[in-house]
Amino acid sequence: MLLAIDVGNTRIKGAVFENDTILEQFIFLKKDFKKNIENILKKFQSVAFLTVASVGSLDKNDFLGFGERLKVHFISHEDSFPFINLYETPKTLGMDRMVLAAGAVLQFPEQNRLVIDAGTCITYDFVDENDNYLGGAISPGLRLRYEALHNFTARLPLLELDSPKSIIGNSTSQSIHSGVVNGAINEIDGFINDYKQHYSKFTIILTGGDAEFLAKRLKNTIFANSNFLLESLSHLFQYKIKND
Ligand SMILES: Nc1ncnc2c1ncn2[C@@H]1O[C@H](COP(=O)(O)OP(=O)(O)OP(=O)(O)O)[C@@H](O)[C@H]1O
Ligand SMILES: CC(C)(CO)[C@@H](O)C(=O)NCCC(=O)O
Ligand SMILES: [K+]
Repeated sequence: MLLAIDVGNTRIKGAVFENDTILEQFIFLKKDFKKNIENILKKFQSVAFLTVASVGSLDKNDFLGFGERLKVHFISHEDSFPFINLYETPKTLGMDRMVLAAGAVLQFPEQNRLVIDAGTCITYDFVDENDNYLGGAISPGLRLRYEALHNFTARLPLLELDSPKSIIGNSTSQSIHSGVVNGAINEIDGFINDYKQHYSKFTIILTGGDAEFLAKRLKNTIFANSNFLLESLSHLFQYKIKND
């Protein structure tokens, strides 16, 4: 069994895998990550491997302690990935984006793919049919948009994510919801339509904490898979074992 851990910007997510199947999932905060992982390992005694991808404040050293009872692999830029990285600054490319690109290649071979991760940030990553990773875009995620509007103004309240009633916000809160939600929806649909100008066919994968909320509101029909990053960790782990 494999325990895959995704250290995000806000939260840590984990899943226990038996081959490609998720047996159980977890979400926890950084402050008690060690205790949480200990508990998972207690419950799933057959976990023999731990794989970690981090864009957050935890690094390799934070996971060394688990090396006594598990084989720990902390994914780094030095690993081999199943794509050709054409990013001009490959060393600064976020590990979550690299894992998503790897998952797209391994799960959707021989096609153009656009991965959209709607988490703390919304990231766009494009890997073409020849497995060239080209790059994409980074923009603020939904929660970040609400917080930015509140934190950088004197009068805007901090609101919880909610569906706007209309494109035309008729109150402060409706204006904020329309700006954040309709703004993000138009952004995502806009990006997809721009990519369509350059590539006639591509597979779109939408993931992240806001994937389901966004998927049903987009004009483009796309399938949301909130677990795509965790599943990609499992696929990348198997790729590594095959290629080692
Ligand atoms: N309990 C929660 N805490 C934070 N965000 C949440 C929560 N529940 C839902 N969300 C939504 O998920 C989004 C954050 O996505 P996600 O959980 O994937 O981010 P993350 O943990 O920081 O990971 P990453 O850094 O990989 O994006 C927020 O915009 C928010 O709307
Ligand atoms: C963009 C985020 C914050 C999204 O989690 C992460 O992928 C990251 O820190 N990236 C580094 C910059 C880059 O990907 O070019
Ligand atoms: K993200």
